[in-house]
Amino acid sequence: MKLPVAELHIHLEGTLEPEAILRLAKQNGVTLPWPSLEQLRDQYDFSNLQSFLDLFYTNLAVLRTRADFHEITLAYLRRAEASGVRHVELFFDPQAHLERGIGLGEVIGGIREALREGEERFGITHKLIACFWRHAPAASAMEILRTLLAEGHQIDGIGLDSSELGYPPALFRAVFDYARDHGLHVVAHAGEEGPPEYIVQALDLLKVERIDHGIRCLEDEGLVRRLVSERMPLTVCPLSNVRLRTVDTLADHPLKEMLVRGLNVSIHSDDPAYFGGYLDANFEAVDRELGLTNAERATLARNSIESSFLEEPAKSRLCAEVDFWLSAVGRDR
Ligand code: HPA
Ligand SMILES: [Zn+2]
Repeated sequence: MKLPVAELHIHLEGTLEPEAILRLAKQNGVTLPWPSLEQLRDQYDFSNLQSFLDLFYTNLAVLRTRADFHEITLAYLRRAEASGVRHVELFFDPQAHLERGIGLGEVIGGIREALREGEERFGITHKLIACFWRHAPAASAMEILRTLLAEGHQIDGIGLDSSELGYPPALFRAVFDYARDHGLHVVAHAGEEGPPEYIVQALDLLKVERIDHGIRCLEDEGLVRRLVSERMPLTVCPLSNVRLRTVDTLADHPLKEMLVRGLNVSIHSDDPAYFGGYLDANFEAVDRELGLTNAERATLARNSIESSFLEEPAKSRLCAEVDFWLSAVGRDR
């Protein structure tokens, strides 16, 4: 029996594997600066978030049609099933596709169709979250959000991603007000590269339900106490943090410290095709470098499910499966 988990921090465009990038480039007549697999793979050495984003935004140009979005979503779900994912809240970047002339209908239509198919084939339930670019003007996010709602595109929530430093959450207050007023869930990346103050802004001004990353909260004692007392979910992505050099090595990763402090942390994969693995690889890497007891694994899994937007009774049922898993494997190893 696999430990059931909810994947809450995964960018669809970050599941594009190098082989798929080159195949889609050929299929769609898109010319990339790196024509061979070897040259492409040479690009995967990142010095910070921006150096990754530059590659990520270049590569996603190979996605052109509804069928492409369908194909990569289904490929992700197939891979996710193998790592024990039972519920996914999938991020996508509408601006990355709109600016290349790909319509919201193509993007969301292809993704949604695959999510429905994935639920039938793999039993993975889902939510879909449109993430807005913080490096783009808030007016762009607002215009797209209005269009998404006016045209009835099916999204369950909004998020905030891309370059963090210099783009505080406060810039997006009106966008998040609008989203909440229209019944959407709200999450935001904060405290990945940005200071604890950005986490505070995401909480106070954007009124988010989860913080994506959030690891820099540890620099502010008062903030840690607040996050603990509010049981605010932090979706932590260990392999991503190492590859983007927000932590030096996995052995230095604060995940265990965060657990011990009582923070509501869970493990996620962010951009698995870029950072060295999916959810199972993140769990394995953390276990190898930091050591995880089965009880800690179960806590991380339970946190992911409780922090999800899954409705009852599905949520409680999945949590009960975690308890069952723990009773089957024993608490220690
Ligand atoms: O890790 C990330 N951080 C910020 N923006 C992103 N967009 C895709 N992945 C990321
Ligand atoms: Zn992310």
